[in-house]
Amino acid sequence: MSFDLSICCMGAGYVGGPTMAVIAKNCPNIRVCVVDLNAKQIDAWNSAELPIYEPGLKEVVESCRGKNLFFSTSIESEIALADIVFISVNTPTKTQGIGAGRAANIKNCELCARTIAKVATTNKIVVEKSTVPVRTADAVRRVLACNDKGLEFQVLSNPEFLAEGTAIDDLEKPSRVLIGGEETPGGQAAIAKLVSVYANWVPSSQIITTNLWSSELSKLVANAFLAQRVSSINSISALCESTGADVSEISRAIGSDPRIGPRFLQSSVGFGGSCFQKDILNLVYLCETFGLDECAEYWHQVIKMNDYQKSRFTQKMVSRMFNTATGKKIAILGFAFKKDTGDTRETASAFVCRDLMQEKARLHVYDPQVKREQMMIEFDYTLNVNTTTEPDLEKLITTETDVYKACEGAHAIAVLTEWDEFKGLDYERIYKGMSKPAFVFDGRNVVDIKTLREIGFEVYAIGKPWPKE
Ligand SMILES: NC(=O)C1=CN([C@@H]2O[C@H](COP(=O)(O)OP(=O)(O)OC[C@H]3O[C@@H](n4cnc5c(N)ncnc54)[C@H](O)[C@@H]3O)[C@@H](O)[C@H]2O)C=CC1
Ligand SMILES: O=C(O)[C@H]1O[C@H](OP(=O)(O)OP(=O)(O)OC[C@H]2O[C@@H](n3ccc(=O)[nH]c3=O)[C@H](O)[C@@H]2O)[C@H](O)[C@@H](O)[C@@H]1O
Repeated sequence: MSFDLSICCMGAGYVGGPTMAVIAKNCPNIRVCVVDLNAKQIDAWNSAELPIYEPGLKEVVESCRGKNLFFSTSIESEIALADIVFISVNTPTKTQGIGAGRAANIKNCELCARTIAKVATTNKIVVEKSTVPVRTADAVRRVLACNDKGLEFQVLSNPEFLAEGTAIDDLEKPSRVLIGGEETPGGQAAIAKLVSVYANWVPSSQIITTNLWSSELSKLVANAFLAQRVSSINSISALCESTGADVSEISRAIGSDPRIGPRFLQSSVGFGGSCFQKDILNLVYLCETFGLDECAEYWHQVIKMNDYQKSRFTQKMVSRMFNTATGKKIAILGFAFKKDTGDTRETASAFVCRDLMQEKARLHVYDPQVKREQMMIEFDYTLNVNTTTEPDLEKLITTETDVYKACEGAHAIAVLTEWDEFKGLDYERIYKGMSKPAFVFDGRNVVDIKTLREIGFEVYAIGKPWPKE
């Protein structure tokens, strides 16, 4: 079959895979190929068990895979074939050198640009899908311009706003699609080309076009504003616990003001995910680079509040359990950074587990989507716990596939991810099997406090009045 256009996406991760699947589904005349250096990842995309869990994703992939959607490790030939190349690779926080701990590392983006320059034989539009520091397009453009074949490349910025767990809905019905390009005839033509792809299913009123730098920076700012709302309500949760106010009531009261709005006011044990912290640190670094120290400090506070929220939760747990968790069995309900995803990157649950392990508690972790192997990777990467040499780790962490088994004989339950199934558990049965007093620490405001207290549990929930010690 012949296609009108060919798209290649470099990076088959949480963004590249779902984004390209939805493009393929809505544009049967476009050939879409997602490529990655990681052969295991590509094999999984070509199998019945996709590498990521995302509601609705499997159906979309299966409806177009092998027709106009392909996953491949033939990076160079697929780039050569494409009219549009998306760069959707990871851009983690730098761990070494200048800007370590703050700046985003764009080495993967630069590498993609070098590969494109090397293998391209025709002019191409190169689209930054990854989240990048403002002015990265300049670096990409300069690398591409070094090709010695007289080819022309247009660089566009097209940041992604999907949230995990709702990725397919977010991609099918985006609040907006943002496309930034150069303010030159070539730049405008490239923008028009990409607009025509999205126009297959996104109303034109929702496709925003702008210049490159505004587009790149808007992505960082969007995540910073979202995370700021969570940190703001979390700061109030601490006040609620001490004063008798109820954070859910506050969210409802302030969220009814249309100027504030109801979303993203759910108090929690702390935000996680691969991007909020990384992108705010990136913004902080940019502010510092331009000598805007007050602005940097303002945004940095969002992260500090999140760190405080995570450690505050564990401290309160230990303090309520008579100041000791040593040897106690604690059921950890939820390890993913939010419900409906198996992603554990920067999950608050890992931080709470680490702090409880330091207290020598025995953790029995249940999460419907997270395997033990994934948990260990998280401890290794995020928390620098060496999972192969840490002697206590095997002893202190048990992973359970049955939530009731996780709770059997436990002194306490900590709800750390808001999976819907935690609302409907048979808490009478769980209570009977637990050590007494049976504690529930709800870091997500999932459980029905009144019912659980009637059963006999001692319940403490984030942002709810905590009885005096
Ligand atoms: N995860 C999310 O929900 C969102 C992420 N983003 C941004 O999108 C970008 C990608 O994020 P994720 O998909 O979560 O990352 P990911 O880590 O899941 O996937 C990135 C993939 O890129 C591949 N890769 C790295 N260098 C490559 C190269 N030179 N050639 C081919 N493949 C290469 C890696 O092997 C990996 O499979 C990041 O900049 C992130 O900030 C933006 C919106 C949402
Ligand atoms: O750039 C990204 O990676 C993405 O980051 C977030 O998406 P995501 O991290 O997948 O999930 P969110 O729903 O934003 O939740 C992030 C964290 O905040 C927490 N959260 C969220 C909302 C809330 O009210 N309270 C709260 O604690 C969640 O539990 C989770 O740990 C943004 O919502 C996306 O728009 C963005 O594209």
